[in-house]
Amino acid sequence: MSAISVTHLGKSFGGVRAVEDLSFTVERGTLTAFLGPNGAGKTTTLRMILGLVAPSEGTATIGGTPYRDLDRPVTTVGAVLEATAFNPGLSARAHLEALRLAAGLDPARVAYVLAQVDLTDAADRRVRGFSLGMRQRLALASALLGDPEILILDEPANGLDPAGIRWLRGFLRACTHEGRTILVSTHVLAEIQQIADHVIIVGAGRLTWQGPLTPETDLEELYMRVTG
Ligand SMILES: Nc1ncnc2c1ncn2[C@@H]1O[C@H](COP(=O)(O)OP(=O)(O)OP(=O)(O)O)[C@@H](O)[C@H]1O
Repeated sequence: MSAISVTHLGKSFGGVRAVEDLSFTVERGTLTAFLGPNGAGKTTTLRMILGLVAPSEGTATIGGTPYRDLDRPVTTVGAVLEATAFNPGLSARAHLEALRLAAGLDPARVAYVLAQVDLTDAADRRVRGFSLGMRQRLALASALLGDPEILILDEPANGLDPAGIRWLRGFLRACTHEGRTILVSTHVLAEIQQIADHVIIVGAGRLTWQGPLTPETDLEELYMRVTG
């Protein structure tokens, strides 16, 4: 059973066709890059997988089950979506503690995920004073709280400085070494080329290319060829 299956997925917003007859699978233990130009339908697809947007056609399942029917969603799949909002008056630890309580998770998870994203030293500072990179790391910590097998990340490199991007690469690598499955949308091709096993490219809501990423693949050249 694939970690994620998208089958003939489609979505219209009024007259806008955001996703059109899209099918792909994400296999367990892989890091799959989800690529495509602005407006290609990546965020809409990820939101449909996460049960946040209702498909107009088709299905999206996680381990064979639609997200909304999962018994324990936080322990199955963690997500970081664009523009994650935090209460600026709460500390990173308080934010994670609230999520942990709501999900009924082990108290030890909070310190564990803070360490995983290198936020232990800043744990008791208010999020108001966090840099963009620190906010992204807190969003990743939130996604990891339930120790999910699957991570779905929408442009996690957005706004990160070079050190932050390098940190993110190491973090994603560590997550796959732990056996997690990652589906990540990004525009940073040179970066994702170094760590992805598989690539899905969409254009105007449709699948344009999918396949494994080999050491010989020039991802930028491939991307330009299939989207150009
Ligand atoms: N809630 C909405 N209402 C109307 N149109 C929408 C809505 N959400 C997305 N769209 C439209 O659907 C299309 C796909 O958008 P989507 O955000 O999924 O693309 P994307 O590939 O994630 O783009 P980007 O790389 O810029 O983030 C766009 O034309 C967008 O304007």
